[in-house]
Amino acid sequence: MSIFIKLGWYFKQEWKIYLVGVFGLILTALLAIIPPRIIGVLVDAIHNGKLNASHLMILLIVLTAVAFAQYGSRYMWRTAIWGEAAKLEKVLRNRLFWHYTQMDQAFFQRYRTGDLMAHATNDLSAIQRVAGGGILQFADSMITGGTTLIAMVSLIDWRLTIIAVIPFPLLAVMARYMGAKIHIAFRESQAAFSRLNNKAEESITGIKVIKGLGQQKEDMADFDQQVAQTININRRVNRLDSLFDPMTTMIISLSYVITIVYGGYLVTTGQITIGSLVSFVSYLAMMIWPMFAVGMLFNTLERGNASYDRVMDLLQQRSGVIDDPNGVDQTPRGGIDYDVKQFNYPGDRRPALRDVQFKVSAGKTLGLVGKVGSGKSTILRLILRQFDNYEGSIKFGGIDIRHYKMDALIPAIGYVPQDTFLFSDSIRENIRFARPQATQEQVEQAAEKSDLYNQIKGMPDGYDTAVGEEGISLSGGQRQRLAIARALLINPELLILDDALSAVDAETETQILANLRAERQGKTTIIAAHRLSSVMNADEILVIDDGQIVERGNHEELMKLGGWYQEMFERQELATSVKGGRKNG
Ligand SMILES: Nc1ncnc2c1ncn2[C@@H]1O[C@H](COP(=O)(O)OP(=O)(O)OP(=O)(O)O)[C@@H](O)[C@H]1O
Repeated sequence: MSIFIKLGWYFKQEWKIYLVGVFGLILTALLAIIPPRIIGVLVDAIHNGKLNASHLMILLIVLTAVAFAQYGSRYMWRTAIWGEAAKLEKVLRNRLFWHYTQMDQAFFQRYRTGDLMAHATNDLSAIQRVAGGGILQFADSMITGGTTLIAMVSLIDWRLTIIAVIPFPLLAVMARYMGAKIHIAFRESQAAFSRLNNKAEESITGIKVIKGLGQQKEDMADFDQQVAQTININRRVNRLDSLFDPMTTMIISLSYVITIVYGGYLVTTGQITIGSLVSFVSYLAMMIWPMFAVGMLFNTLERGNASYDRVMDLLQQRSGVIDDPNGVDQTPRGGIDYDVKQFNYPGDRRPALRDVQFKVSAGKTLGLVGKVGSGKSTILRLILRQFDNYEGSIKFGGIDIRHYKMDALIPAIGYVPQDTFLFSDSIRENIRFARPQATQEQVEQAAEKSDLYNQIKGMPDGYDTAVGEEGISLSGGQRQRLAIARALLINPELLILDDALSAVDAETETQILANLRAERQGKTTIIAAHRLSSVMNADEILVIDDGQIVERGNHEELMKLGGWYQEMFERQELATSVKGGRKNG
């Protein structure tokens, strides 16, 4: 029952519609009392030989009228209660989705996609069932069960009623005992579903790698094992259900036996009429559904409770990155002043960054280079406020980035990762994703500057060509260029390219960089790259190693220094036979 208290906020908010629903249920229950009594009266009239045509006519008209009235009252409660349940699911789904969008990277590292999806589907359905089926079962067991009992006592015989309901409390005892078990089993079953979702998501996303490395068999075996585990847990839930449900029929059958024996005695001794016994048996049949409802209610509530706890656990997770509601609302303008003394990834004792200090004035370009895993992306992630837990400060336009509102800061940054995400939509919509109101001309200009223009023209439907899961596949280089076009379209104050040109050839890279330089006069750019030709024209280049700056300067200075940069540059130049050095860059 605690789930009703937990969902109290919703019932309070929507009490008016629930009141209409419950009123409809009461009306339905009251109307349901009439037909069995009419049948009893009819039986008595036949038994006493007093039935005449006009009497029969009246009874039949009443029966028909009751049927119509029940139709109306049922419609009333159904629309009210089921409608409210669907609305609750929507409210919770929005809240959950909003919560996901507010969370930081650490959260998405802790919870895997499959798990988050299971919460947003299975768990929300279980909660929805509480607000719909649960309320209905509760009202049904109380209202229909209650009014039928009252009808049995007041219209037939109180002694017969008491004796007939003797087996009923057994159900309550059973329900209480089973409820606790079902709660635990269902929580486990939902957790198993989450794990299975994760596994499926991981296998589908990683299918190319799995196949490429010939690991299909191992992956299938692993999946099979997860499925078997989930089935086992669900079997346990079903076993508990199967133990419980037949109890209801058994208890009702017991009641029938008692009723026939004692009711027969009351009829033969003349204490009640035969018609009353017929009515009573009909009422007893009407108790079957409320009895089932009690059983199902415990089930629904326990499942809803387990799911509600899972969803609330998730909603209570706080992001490490707090968006200051009173933060600066204006778009940041100006350079970057980066001063991070230390940063550790959550739960990692080893610092990922140490003493990283640099300034990029407005309009300048900074290059970040270094070995794989040296910390280049980490430096950028902090500017994007994916993590806030560092010592030091990062200023954008002279103000600490933590003092801006997220809605002001993030749109000022155009971030292009190595591998971008394409939505299942047209090329046009993918390019203008961050600026949906952009005109075709603006989209084309952005495509031109990212050297994608001619390729799009050659595609079957031009800018309307669908890409992503339901469209054509773009090459790695095309995806990267599309991502650059996307970022250029918003013309951000700060453009970050995180190894975003790795899949394009050297010539295209040179072209795109030259376009960027011409385009981004007065705006700041940071380029992290493995290929040094991407950064050789930057105003300052930082060489990162193990989270620290080990060399810094412009291209000429670094070449003179004779360190990692110079060695790497010569090696890469040799490998790609890039000639002409800086003038091409
Ligand atoms: N989310 C994370 N949680 C914990 N450690 C991380 C996380 N991301 C990166 N790291 C660690 O931080 C270090 C720096 O990684 P980072 O991605 O910044 O390197 P990088 O220089 O950008 O590498 P690459 O050139 O391969 O992109 C690595 O040791 C990496 O293992």
